[in-house]
Amino acid sequence: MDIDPPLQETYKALFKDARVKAKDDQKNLLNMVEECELPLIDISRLTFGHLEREKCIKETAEAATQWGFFQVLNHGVPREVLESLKFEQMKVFHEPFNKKADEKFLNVLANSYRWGNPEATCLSQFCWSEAFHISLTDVSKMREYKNLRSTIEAFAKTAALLAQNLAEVLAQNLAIHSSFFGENCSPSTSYLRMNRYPPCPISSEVRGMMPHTDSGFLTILYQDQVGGLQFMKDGRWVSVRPEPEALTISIGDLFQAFSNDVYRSIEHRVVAQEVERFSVAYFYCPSYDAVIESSIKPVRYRKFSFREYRQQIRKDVQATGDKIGLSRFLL
Ligand SMILES: O=C(O)CCC(=O)C(=O)O
Ligand SMILES: [Fe+2]
Repeated sequence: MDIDPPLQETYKALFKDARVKAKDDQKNLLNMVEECELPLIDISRLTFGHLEREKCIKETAEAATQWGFFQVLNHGVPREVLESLKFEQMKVFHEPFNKKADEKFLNVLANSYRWGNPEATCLSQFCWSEAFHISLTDVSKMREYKNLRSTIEAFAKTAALLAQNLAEVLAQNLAIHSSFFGENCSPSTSYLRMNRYPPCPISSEVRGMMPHTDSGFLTILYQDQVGGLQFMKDGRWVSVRPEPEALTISIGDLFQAFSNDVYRSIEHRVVAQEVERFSVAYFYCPSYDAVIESSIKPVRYRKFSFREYRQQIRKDVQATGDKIGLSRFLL
């Protein structure tokens, strides 16, 4: 039985238009972008003496300001946990499509399994990928896939520590209240997305994931060595070269608002590949009631709760196929 979702069959109409367009427009070659070396930061230096810690904080803050994306080494998430996450993730994604699409699969929320993009009105909104979106409050409900469950729990525990550590360091650097994170983000308020990008026969024409920004405070991404992640730097798409021992960190929308635009939530996308690719994204988020408000004046965004932010995104996506995001809250 086939493991891949029926992407090409279901979205036939979108592909037909795109074929014609792609032939005319060589710029459509999504893979032809520069590769760049992201800042690579050894964060074990945060535990060293004062001077080394200060240097490390400065590098992290500079990366968050100038790039919005960076990679960290010695991040505290054990290598065995990451290897086991990849293994268990592969096992569930390699189940037959019909099984994955069953509402009761994994016993988490009904719309946890997603593939393609039901809201896509054109090919640029299409995603050649499948994903499980899991709220970390739900993980304890997983009954059947016990190894996946315990691996996600182990990963989430260390990822939460890493995220809080980075968030506090970034806040301290701006002299803003870093106790916010401990008070508003608990291990169960964050989310996990396991992504699989099936091998794509028309990879130069299709995206694995459409351009977007992440909504939380920050994202910790564990990706395999295939590559395909790209982000915007100075108005151009650049590719991230995966580093075997590193985790990729990106600033999310909430941190951009919280830092009053000092740290940037950068648009990124994934280019489909001829070979299968896997990634896991951990979205560090507060509770729905948490209010996001910057203490840096003059504030650029009106204050809003995380619930309000999520609801606005859902409304915009349903209406237009796209997330509008932070600009909705500009003053
Ligand atoms: O797969 C990747 O490299 C990126 C995934 C991503 O951007 C996301 O899940 O939000
Ligand atoms: Fe993302």
